[in-house]
Amino acid sequence: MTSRDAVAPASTTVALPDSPDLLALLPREGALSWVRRGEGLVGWGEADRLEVSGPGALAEAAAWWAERTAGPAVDDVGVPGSGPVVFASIAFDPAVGTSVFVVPEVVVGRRDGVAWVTTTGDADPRDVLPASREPLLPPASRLRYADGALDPATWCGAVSAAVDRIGDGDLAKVVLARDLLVTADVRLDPRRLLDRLAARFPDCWTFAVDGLLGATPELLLRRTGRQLSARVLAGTAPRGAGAEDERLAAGLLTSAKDRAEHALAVDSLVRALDPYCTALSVPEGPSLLTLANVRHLATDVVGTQRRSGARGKAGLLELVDAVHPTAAVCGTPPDRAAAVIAELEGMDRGRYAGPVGWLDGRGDGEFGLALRCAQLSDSDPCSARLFAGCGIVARSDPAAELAETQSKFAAFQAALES
Ligand SMILES: C=C(O[C@@H]1C=C(C(=O)O)C=C[C@H]1O)C(=O)O
Repeated sequence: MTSRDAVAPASTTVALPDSPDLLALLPREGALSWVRRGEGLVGWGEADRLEVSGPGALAEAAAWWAERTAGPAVDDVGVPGSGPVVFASIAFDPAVGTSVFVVPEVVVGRRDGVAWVTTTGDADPRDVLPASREPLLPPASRLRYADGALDPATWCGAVSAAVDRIGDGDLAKVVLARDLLVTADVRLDPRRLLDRLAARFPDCWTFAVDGLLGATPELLLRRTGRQLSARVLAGTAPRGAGAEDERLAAGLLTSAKDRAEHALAVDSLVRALDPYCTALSVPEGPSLLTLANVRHLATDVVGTQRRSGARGKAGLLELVDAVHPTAAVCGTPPDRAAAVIAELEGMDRGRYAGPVGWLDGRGDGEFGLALRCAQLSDSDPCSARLFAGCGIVARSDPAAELAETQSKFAAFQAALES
């Protein structure tokens, strides 16, 4: 569905005197979010929407957004994320799956303590903040889980098959994911889930776009002017209690298997981003990112986009198209890994493991990877589909990978189990 023939509604941005709690502003229906440590953007209402798929999906979306933002906008704030904004959730494979772009009627943003409201359409930004929060729906008291596409034993068989392919020299790494279906005894309230995710995962970006909700630790690409940055993750260990936790952390940092798996993910990003950059800085080795449920090897990459040539003109969606999918969510080499995923995973990833985030009218924006997330069901308000995956390399053990998916599912499960 597109609305490309409609006239682009103008947007108006005004500063807010106080910094609101962004997530507390969200209505129950149509919540849009990209929030970390209380800062970021939330939105609601739909002033415009684009759904695209096909080989040129992201180019089409970029052209649509350029057209939508070509007119004048009133923006008293002038920082990344003020002015017109589109929230986006891009399919894992944008050529096949549907990517969703939503321009909210209302966006509330907060950055470095400065807060603002943007409206697109007729509403006055001074009148749109709710006076109080509509009460949250009650939490679930019962949750029923069911296997998704593959039961655990069959999924372990798929991991073994992938390890065999890697042993045969077909590929070096492939990320295999699984899904888990959950049904609660009550309607799921996205606001309750987002509150819980944000509270438990302060280092992650708590996102919601078109019913895909999660808290991702992985930043695919941020663009602020010509500055580009990314946080690449690959290599995961469980958390433990006391001294065991320290031991697991040290084990992850020194694990040859995890470091090799991590290096493939960093290489894939750097290789794709380098042609667009005059400078690209990659730390010597990974550091540890510690979350409530797991620990990851992490590398923060920063670059400066070229000023000239076709690549200097590339906007954030073109850059996202160039870098996605990295080996953090697909594998090495990417085409062979994608074929193995299609053959062995047995499910449609939809927008899981795809880029999710926002883009403004200047071309600034942030895209994470939609991980540690669930797709709320369109047909049953009590149900959702959770996703988790892991990088498989030559020395991967199926049982350990299954346990890793369980640790990753636990992020969303804890939010459901409030
Ligand atoms: C695929 C996922 O996570 C990715 C895979 C990781 C790994 O295999 O170690 C770590 C972080 C992510 O890049 C997921 O959470 O679903």
